[in-house]
Amino acid sequence: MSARRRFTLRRTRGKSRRGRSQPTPPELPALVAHTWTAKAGEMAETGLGTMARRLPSLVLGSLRMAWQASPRDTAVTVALNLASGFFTAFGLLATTGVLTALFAAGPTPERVRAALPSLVLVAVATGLRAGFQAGAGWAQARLQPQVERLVEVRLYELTTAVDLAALDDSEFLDELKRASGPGQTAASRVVSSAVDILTGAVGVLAAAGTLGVLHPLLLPLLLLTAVPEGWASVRSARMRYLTMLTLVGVLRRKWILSDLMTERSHAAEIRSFTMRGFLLEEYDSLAAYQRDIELGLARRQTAAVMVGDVLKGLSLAGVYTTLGLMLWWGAVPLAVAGTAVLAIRTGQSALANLVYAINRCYEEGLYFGDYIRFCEEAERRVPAPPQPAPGTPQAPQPVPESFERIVVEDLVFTYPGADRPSLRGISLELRRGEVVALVGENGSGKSTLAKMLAGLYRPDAGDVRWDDVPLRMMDVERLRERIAVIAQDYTQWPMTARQNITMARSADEDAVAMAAAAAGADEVVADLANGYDTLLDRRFEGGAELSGGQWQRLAVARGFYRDAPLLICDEPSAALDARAEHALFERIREHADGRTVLLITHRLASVRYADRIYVLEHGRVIEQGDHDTLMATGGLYADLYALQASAYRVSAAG
Ligand SMILES: Nc1ncnc2c1ncn2[C@@H]1O[C@H](COP(=O)(O)OP(=O)(O)OP(=O)(O)O)[C@@H](O)[C@H]1O
Repeated sequence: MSARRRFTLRRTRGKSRRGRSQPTPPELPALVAHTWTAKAGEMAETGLGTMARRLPSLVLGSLRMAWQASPRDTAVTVALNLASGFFTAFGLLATTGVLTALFAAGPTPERVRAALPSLVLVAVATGLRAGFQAGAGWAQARLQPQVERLVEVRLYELTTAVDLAALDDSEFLDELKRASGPGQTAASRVVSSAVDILTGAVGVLAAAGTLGVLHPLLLPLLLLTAVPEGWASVRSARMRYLTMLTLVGVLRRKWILSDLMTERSHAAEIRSFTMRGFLLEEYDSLAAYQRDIELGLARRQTAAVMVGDVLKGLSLAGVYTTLGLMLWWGAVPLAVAGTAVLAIRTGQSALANLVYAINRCYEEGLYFGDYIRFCEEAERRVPAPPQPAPGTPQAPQPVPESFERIVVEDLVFTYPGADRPSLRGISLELRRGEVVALVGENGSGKSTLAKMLAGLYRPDAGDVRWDDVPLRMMDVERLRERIAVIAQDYTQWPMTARQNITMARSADEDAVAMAAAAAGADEVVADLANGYDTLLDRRFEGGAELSGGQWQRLAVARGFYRDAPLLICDEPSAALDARAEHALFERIREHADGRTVLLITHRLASVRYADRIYVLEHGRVIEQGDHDTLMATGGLYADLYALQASAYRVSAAG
C-alpha cells in the first residue's frame, strides 16, 4: 500500500447504533495501547452516584492543595465565603421585615417608617455581603498562581528525579505528556471550582435556610429546580472527557507530527527529502478526523443542554405555581411569598453557580486525576535509597572518593518494553590508571553498559562494584558526582560556553581553560564574540551557532572539567576532524594517569593503545585483551581492524 493511500482518511463512514454516521479513524499503524486509557475510561463511565461520592474527596483534596500553596489565602477565601453566605441569609430574612411592614394596614408614611429599621438591616447586610464576596474573590484569584507554581515545580521535581529507565517507557512518557499538558493546567481550575462549590453551597444554604424558615414546603421545591441542570452538565462533561479519550491516539500522533514539523533539528531533512506534502497530508487526515469527532460531540452536548433547559423551565414553572397556590390557599402571607420569590431567585442563581462549579470540578478533576496518577507513578519510579540485597545485612555505604578497580559481574539488563535483553551476562574489570575500550558493532550494547557503569540504569541481575562496594549500596546522586560522562547524545545546552563546560558547578577559570584546551574547545571559544560568556543558542540575542564538531569539543571539555576518578567517553570523536581526534586520544591517555577512562569508539586505530579492549556482540563480551592479543586471536576485533586498515591502505594507494 502506498504511503499516500495508507495515511488518507477513509471516506466510508460507519453507522452508530442509532443509525447516525460516525467518523472513521484514518488507517495508521497502531500505537502501543496504554493501561491508563482503560483506567480513565472506567472512571469517566461512572454514573451520577459515583460522581457524588467522588466529589467530597475531590473538593477536600483540592482544598488541601490550596492550603499547601497558601494557608493564608485559603483560610481567607473559606472564611469570607462563609461570612458572605451568612449575610445573604440575614439580608433575605430582613427583607421579610421590610415587606411585612410595607404590606401592613395603615397610612403609607407610617408603613415606610415601620419598614425603615429592616431596610437599614437589608442595606447593611447587602453591603457586607458584597464586601466579603469581593475579598473572597481576591483571595481566590491570589490562590491560582500559587497553586500553578506548586503543581509545576512538583512535576519537574519528579521528571528530573525518576529513574532514567522510566523515560524509556513509552507508557510513562505518555502519562507525562498528559500530566504536563491538560492535567497540570487543570490543577488551578480544580481548586478554583472547589472554592466555587463552597461559595455556591453557602449561597444555596443561605437561601434554603431562609425558605425553610419561611415555610418548610418551599425548600424541596428549590432543590427540585437543580436536578435537570445538574444532569445536563454532568452528562455533557462526561461526553467531552470520553471523546477526549477516544481521541488520545489521534492526539499522540498529532504531537509526534507537530514536533517533526516545528523543530529545527528536522527542518533540513524535511526540505531535502521533500517530506512536506507527506507530513501535511498525514496531519490533515488526523485533524479532519478530530474535527468530525468534535463536531459530533458539540451536537450531542447541545442536545443534552437543551433537554436540561426545558426540564429546568418546567420545574421552575412548577415551583412558582406551587407558591401561587400556597398564597391562594392562605398557607403563606403575601410578605412571606414576596421574600420567598426573592429567596428562590437567590437560591436559583447560587444553585446554577453550584451546579456549574460541581460540573467543572468534576470535569477538571478527571484531567487533574491524570496529573495525580502521574505523580504517584513517578514517585514509585524515583530511585529508592540504597538497599542491601535480600538476606544481606549490609548497611548503605558511602561512595568512595576513588577506587582501585571496578568489577562488573554477570550484568543483565533489558530496557522497559523491550522483548530481549541488551546486556546478557557481561563481566569485566577496570583498574585505576587504565584506559579500557569497548568495541563492537552497532547495537552490541556498548552505550548501555557505559550507562550502567555511570549509575544511570540499574541492572536486572548481576553487580557493579567499586572495590568491594556494590553500586546499589551507594547513594546514586553522590556516585554520579564521581563519574564524568562524555555522552554520545550529549545536550547542546542553551547556555553560555562557560556553563556548557562547568555544568552547574562553580567556575574555576584555570580549570575551565585547561579542560577547554584539552578538548580543543579553546579554539572554538576564541572565535566567539564574547568568549566564554557567549550564549550558545540562536534563540537568544547575541547567541552563536556552533558546528557539530565544535559542539563536540565543548561536550568533551565538560567531561575533563569534572575531574572524576572515572571518565566515560562514548564516541567522543564522532564529529571531530582528524587533527582534533588525534589530539583528543592523546589527551585521554594522559587523563588516565591516576584515573580510569572507559572509551567507546568505532575508530579502532584509537583503541590500539588501550590497556584492555572488550569486544561486545549481542550484549555479551566475546573477546578481551590488548590490541596485540586480539589481533593474534583473529576474531571479530581483528576482522574489524583489518577492514578499517584496508580502507586506509586502499585510499593511500589510490
Ligand atoms: N532507550 C532504549 N530503549 C530500548 N532499547 C534500547 C534503548 N537504547 C538502546 N536500546 C537497544 O539496546 C541495544 C544496545 O544498544 P546500545 O545503544 O547499547 O548499542 P551500542 O553498542 O552502543 O550501539 P552503537 O554502536 O550504535 O552506538 C540495541 O539493540 C538497542 O536497540
